[in-house]
Amino acid sequence: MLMEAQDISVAIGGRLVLNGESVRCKPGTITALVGASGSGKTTLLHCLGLLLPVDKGSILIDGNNVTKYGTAARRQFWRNHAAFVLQDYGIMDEESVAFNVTMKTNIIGGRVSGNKEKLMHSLEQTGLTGRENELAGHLSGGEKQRLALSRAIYKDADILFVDEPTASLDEANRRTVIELLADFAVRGRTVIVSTHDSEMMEACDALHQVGANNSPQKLRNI
Ligand SMILES: Nc1ncnc2c1ncn2[C@@H]1O[C@H](COP(=O)(O)OP(=O)(O)OP(=O)(O)O)[C@@H](O)[C@H]1O
Repeated sequence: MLMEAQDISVAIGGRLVLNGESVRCKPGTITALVGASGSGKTTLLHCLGLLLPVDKGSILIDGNNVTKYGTAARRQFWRNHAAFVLQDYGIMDEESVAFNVTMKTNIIGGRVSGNKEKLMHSLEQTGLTGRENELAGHLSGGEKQRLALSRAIYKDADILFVDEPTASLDEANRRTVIELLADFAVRGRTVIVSTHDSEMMEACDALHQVGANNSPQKLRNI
């Protein structure tokens, strides 16, 4: 899926956070959203993922303008096409690791309604083998991030939105995560990451500098 932002602006709490950002994220590539802390990387990622509305400009999917999508259409996009690995994880702490990956399986109760083989594969890929019956709330921050990635692998989503994928990981896990994201891209998926990590940036096909229009002078002229 080709995901595009065209000249989008977003104000939060009366303050302009994104000012005329345009970016094209192509299938089969990893696009990095880069920039200083507070430049708006996460905000842009959320706009591209249809999690946050834009005040100006357009969001396009495969050339179709989806800026005005209502709740039902956005839900359909999230359910059928997207996976999110975000800083607040979207992890259900009171549920098992397995449930969080499959959104179906309840291995703790002995019932398996998801695809167990796929579940085990997705956990193995992120180094969480053997953790399927644990409560997600007992995982560390970095482990929860890898859990969200397992969910994306299980779902084999068309498009991945990933916020700071390597921020809270040690060197070995960081390499694993970068390789997994590269693998998604190789398989034709669209991967969009916000990152400060130069090693992550090296693995990306395109870098988009967020906040390039955010000089105080330009903000005053809006
Ligand atoms: N819900 C919100 N309420 C108020 N301000 C917000 C909100 N979300 C974002 N902002 C502001 O928008 C600006 C951009 O935030 P954002 O998180 O997108 O930046 P970032 O580039 O991802 O930063 P970092 O690299 O530090 O994670 C910041 O100044 C932030 O305070």
